[in-house]
Amino acid sequence: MQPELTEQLLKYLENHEKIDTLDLVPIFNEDHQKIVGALKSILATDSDLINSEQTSRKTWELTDEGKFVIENGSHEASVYYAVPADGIPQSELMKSSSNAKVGFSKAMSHGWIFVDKSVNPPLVKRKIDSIDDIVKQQLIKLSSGTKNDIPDNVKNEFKKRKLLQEVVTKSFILTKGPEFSTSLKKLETDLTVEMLATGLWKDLKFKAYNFDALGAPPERGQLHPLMKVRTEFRQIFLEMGFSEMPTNNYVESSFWNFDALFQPQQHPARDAHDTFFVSHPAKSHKFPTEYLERVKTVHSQGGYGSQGYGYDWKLEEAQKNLLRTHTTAVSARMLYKLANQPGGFKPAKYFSIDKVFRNETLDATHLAEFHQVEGVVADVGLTLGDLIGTLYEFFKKLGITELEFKPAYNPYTEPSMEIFCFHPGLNKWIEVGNSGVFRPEMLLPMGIPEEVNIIAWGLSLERPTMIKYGLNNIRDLVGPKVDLKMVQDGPICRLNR
Ligand SMILES: N[C@@H](Cc1ccccc1)C(=O)O
Repeated sequence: MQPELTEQLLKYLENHEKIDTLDLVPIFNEDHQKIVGALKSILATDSDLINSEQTSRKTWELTDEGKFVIENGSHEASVYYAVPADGIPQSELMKSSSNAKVGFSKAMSHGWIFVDKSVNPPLVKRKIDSIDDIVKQQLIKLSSGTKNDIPDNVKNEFKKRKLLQEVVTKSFILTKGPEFSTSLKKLETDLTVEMLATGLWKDLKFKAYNFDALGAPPERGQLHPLMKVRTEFRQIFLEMGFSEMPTNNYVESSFWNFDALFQPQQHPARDAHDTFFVSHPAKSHKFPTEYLERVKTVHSQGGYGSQGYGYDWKLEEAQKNLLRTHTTAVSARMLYKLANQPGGFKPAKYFSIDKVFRNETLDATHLAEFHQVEGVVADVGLTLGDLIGTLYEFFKKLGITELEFKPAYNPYTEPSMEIFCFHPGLNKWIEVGNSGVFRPEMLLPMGIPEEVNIIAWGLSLERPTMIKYGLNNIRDLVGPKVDLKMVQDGPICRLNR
């Protein structure tokens, strides 16, 4: 947009109360489109400079034929001039132009020409010595855009002759805005640290947000790497005969997340430093009462051959709602169901892959929400050997054949093992998961038969995804800094099998 035009417009408005952009056309000698463009650019910079209201007006515009008349004279004038002093046969005259027929009848009715039938063949002759091409003159007046005195019946006649057309032109009525000024200051679009630090922001004018602006439409959807790796994991579990657990509740009670897993109420993981507690609703109220009583007993007094923790177990603590910290909460619900289903316990293999939440300090490898992959096998007489064997089978399907196990501690498993694997690409041993055999203190209160053992393991979904996609900062994978290009260009994940 030419800056002069915006300036011109503001200067003009300074000395006028009210103007219609259409009236500026002859004054500025500019196209109406350009004037409206200048107005829009002023308003985009500072909408308080000018008040504008859209209106519409009917105006007359020359058709192509009307423009032709301005250039070449009216059809009747052309016919008149095509008649030589000693006349011309009508058939000859008709060949003078494609508009000769209209021109002829108009010139006849004006009394400019006549047909002399006294000669043979009859000749068309001029009746008067000179003519005024009024049609052409009136069209010139109409084309200039200035006010004119051409009466409506003439304009309508021209409309009928297709020399003029009526068009509705949208224009804007302008008045001075609340902060009118003839200079156009650029508005700030970004609030910077300096503006805040120096207090400069108080004196600056900021550009209003355009909440109606549309974002660039995405050409197509893309699967995020995490979703691709999840699909692969799911496939592996399904191949191994596992069925998926329902993981659709991010909000869980402390009871299922901790107490059911024989995690004592004083355990540091149950602290707000580690766990996100939910305020609304802060508590859960529905629990299987008898089972809850057995959990309370095993924590406070022991049982099933265990001496328990020997503390005062409190219902209020178990009622507290939280964002589940591990998918083992889902496994606990599932195993309780398995023990209490009609017909009683049956061997089962379950898996889940979903989000969990921890109040972590965020860094290159930790996020406050991430995904866990969890496998659970329940059957009569399972041993640590079965756990190790199952893990070898599972990890082999991921292309990992070398595993090492390190004794670990979980409140709900005994024994517990951290899982390490040798990563040939990284050429080192890395920790990939945690596992164990669920404790009797967890399973027996649920009603799982005594001869049944349950083995389980868990890993994060993010870790293998980062390794597969060569990312070493988890924030390149999830969060506001993710480069969409990485998502769009990321290959389909194939866990080497
Ligand atoms: N819940 C454990 C993983 C795990 C699952 C099952 C058995 C043992 C460990 C974790 O969050 O790390």
